[in-house]
Amino acid sequence: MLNSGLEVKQLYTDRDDRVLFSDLSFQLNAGQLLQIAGPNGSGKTSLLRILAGLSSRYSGEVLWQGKSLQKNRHDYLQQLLYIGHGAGIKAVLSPLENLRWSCALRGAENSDVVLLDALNKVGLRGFEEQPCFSLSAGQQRRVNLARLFCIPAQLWILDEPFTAIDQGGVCEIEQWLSEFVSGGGSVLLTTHHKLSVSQDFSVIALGASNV
Ligand SMILES: Nc1ncnc2c1ncn2[C@@H]1O[C@H](COP(=O)(O)OP(=O)(O)OP(=O)(O)O)[C@@H](O)[C@H]1O
Repeated sequence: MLNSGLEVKQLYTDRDDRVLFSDLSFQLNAGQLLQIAGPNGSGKTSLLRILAGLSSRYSGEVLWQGKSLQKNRHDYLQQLLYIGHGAGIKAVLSPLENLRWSCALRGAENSDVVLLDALNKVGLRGFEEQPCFSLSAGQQRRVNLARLFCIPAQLWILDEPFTAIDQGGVCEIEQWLSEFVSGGGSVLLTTHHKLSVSQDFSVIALGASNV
């Protein structure tokens, strides 16, 4: 029997006595893209952090290829690439150093040629050796996104990947998502942007904001 990709069953979490979501169930298989939508404060980041193994504030089940995330954490994290909504980089390091560091953390062996190619793809040619604190917000975000091209994964979990990215860059990222999904990858992302990718995709809307 083919194991499913990511499976979420009856997930519940709250914050300060406010239920963010309950009885949330869905499945995301290879070659599928799922957008988590909802207003500010509705719990999108909270959900993504749970699914990225960064928060255990929940009840319910998260399964990867049929096995519980809690019992199969190492294997799951080896197949996951999570990019949170922050810059996600060390400001004192250069883009190249950041990628070396990210790859080392993940145990992904990449030559500088591969890393420079990744930085080239995200439009950072010429900025490879500059400290990240001297880059713009969008350029810093691009350093983080360059990890898409040098860390092997079957599942991308991306929190607001388009933040601070210019219009041309947004189209490029949408293209990367499409290519990854076409190649059998799975993508779960949040965005307030109207997503335009070449595949059909699903949307789950979390509840109304209390802000
Ligand atoms: N570290 C925290 N401590 C206390 N409450 C928190 C924390 N993080 C989130 N929350 C609460 O959880 C709610 C959901 O936050 P979350 O970041 O998941 O929302 P979101 O849907 O991602 O919002 P946005 O669209 O603004 O990014 C927030 O309204 C906040 O009240």
